[in-house]
Amino acid sequence: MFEITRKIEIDAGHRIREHGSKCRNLHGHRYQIHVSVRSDQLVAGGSESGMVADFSFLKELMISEIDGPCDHAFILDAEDTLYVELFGLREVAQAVRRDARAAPALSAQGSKMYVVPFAPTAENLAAHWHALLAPLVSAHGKGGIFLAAVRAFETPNCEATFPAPGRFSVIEEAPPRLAEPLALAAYRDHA
Ligand SMILES: Nc1nc2c(c(=O)[nH]1)N=C([C@H](O)[C@H](O)COP(=O)(O)OP(=O)(O)OP(=O)(O)O)CN2
Repeated sequence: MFEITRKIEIDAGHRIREHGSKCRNLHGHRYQIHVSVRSDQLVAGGSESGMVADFSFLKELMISEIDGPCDHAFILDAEDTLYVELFGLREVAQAVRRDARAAPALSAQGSKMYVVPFAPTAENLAAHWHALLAPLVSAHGKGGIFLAAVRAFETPNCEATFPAPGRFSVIEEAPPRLAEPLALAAYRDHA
């Protein structure tokens, strides 16, 4: 089994509305996001020969799905009614809650926002980015590669990983060349 990892960094604001302490305040982080992709064999022939996948493919994916919508944005919990109202995003937040789907938006003040249907903790963001990227990684590798993990560092000291390493072993036990939806089902079934 091979694994490759690409890292990007973004700056974003958030708050954890129900946090018992300082994270209730509006604040920002320079997030580091590490995306790891695995395959049991390397590409033979073509521009990705000898690779799990081209690092530049991972970079483009992370730029389009993570950096584009989230860099220099405020990541807003759609349930955070105080700030949903302040930013003039009631309708966007309603749609995000209804569809359980994150949405980029502009606040009434003209600021870049990313409205999410969850508390924007490192754990939830890692799982969210995993869900966005997993099918795109699989499609690129035609089922021969899969997204092993997303690690989200909020600070140099604070990191969340999804799925946690214990779940990797479940995926590793799956038959080789498993298509992503089945790989995802494999660790869901072992939850
Ligand atoms: N399990 C989680 N705990 C916390 C989260 C989280 O996403 N998941 N988030 C926060 C805060 O938003 C923040 O990221 C952590 O701040 P802090 O603990 O202050 O981290 P620092 O590295 O800045 O620590 P210092 O000791 O201040 O250097 C809180 N908890």
